[in-house]
Amino acid sequence: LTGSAVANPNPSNFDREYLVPVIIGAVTPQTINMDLDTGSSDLWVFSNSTPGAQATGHVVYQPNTCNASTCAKLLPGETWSIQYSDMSSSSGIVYSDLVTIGGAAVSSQAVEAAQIVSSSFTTDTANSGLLGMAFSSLNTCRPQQQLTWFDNIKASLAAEVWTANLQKGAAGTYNFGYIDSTAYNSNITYTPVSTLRGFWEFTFSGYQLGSSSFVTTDMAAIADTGTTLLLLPSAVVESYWAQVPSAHLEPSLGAYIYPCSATPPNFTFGIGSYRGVVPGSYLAYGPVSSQWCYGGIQSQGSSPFSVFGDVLLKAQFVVFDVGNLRIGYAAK
Ligand SMILES: N#Cc1c(N)n[nH]c1N1CCCC1
Repeated sequence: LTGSAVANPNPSNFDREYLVPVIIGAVTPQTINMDLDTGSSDLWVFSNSTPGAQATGHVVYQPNTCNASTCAKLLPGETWSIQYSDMSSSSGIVYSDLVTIGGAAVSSQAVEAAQIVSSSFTTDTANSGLLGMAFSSLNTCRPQQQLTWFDNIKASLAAEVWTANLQKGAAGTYNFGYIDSTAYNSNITYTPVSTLRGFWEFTFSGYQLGSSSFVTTDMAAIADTGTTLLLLPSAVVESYWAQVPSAHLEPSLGAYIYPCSATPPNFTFGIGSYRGVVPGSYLAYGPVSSQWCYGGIQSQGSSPFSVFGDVLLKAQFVVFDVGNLRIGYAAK
C-alpha cells in the first residue's frame, strides 16, 4: 500500500500553511482540507459539535453514527484538548471513523471533533482541521491516548516512511509508504531522530548566513510543517538580519522586519557534510506595510530547539522515516 496527496499552500497568504484534502467517513464521506502538522499528534476537525459562530466558513465533520460497522462511533468518555505554541487552542470529543489520505485508508482512526476552537482557527477558513504527524506520545486524547493516522497505517504501507515535497507558492506533495526517486536531485542525507519530546527532533551540524563562512556547531531542531517560519537562536537571527540594511527587530511585532525592496540572504544548514540551501527569496514572509516586509527567519525564543518550518522545508525533499527513526533531506 502507498498513498499520495496534494499539499496546497493556503491560497491567500504567503504559504502560511499547507492543506491536504482528507476524506472522512465511509457511509457519507466528506472531504476536509487539513493542515498536516509534524509538530503535533492530534487529528481534529471542525464539526457539528463546534458552535456555529466559531465554525462559520468552515467545512464541518458530520459523523454518521448509523448502526453498521462502517459507521462513525463516538468513543464514550474520550475527550481531547490542545494548545499550540502560538497560544491557539481547541478541544472536544472523539469519534472513530474511516480516514483516507491520498488513497490510503485507516478504518478506525480517532477523529477528534472540536467543541471549542480559538479565534485564529475560526478566522483561517481555508483550514478545517489538523492532521498531527508527530509521534503519538503527544496525542491529547484521554483517558485513552489515541494513535496518529500514520501510526495506524504504517504497518500496511510498503515502507514505514512518508515524504514532504512542499513548494513555494504552488501545490506540493505528501507521499506515504514510498520515496519517489524522481522528486529530488541529490542523495538523501539521513540523521537520527530523537522521539523523547515527541517531535521529529534531530541535530544539525551548523549553518551559513548568506555568503559568510559556514559555522560548524551541533544544534537541535525539529522539522515542523505546522510552523510557517524558520526559528533559530536569537544571536543567529540577529547576525542574519544584520546582513540586510535597515532590517530590525520591530518591538510592536516582536519580529524582524526588513525593507521589501531587499532580498534576504540565503540560509544554509548542515546535516553532517550535506548542505541544504534555502534561497533568500524563500525567507520573505509578506508585507506588514507598503514598504516593510516580515522576515522568514525569526527567533526561537526560549525553545531548546530550532524549528525548521515551512520556509525551510519547501526548499527540500524531506523523508520522515518512522521505521528507522531518522529524517532525511535532499536538494530538489
Ligand atoms: N504554534 C504552533 C504550531 C506549531 N509549532 N506546530 N503546529 C502549530 N500549529 C498548528 C495549528 C496552529 C499552530
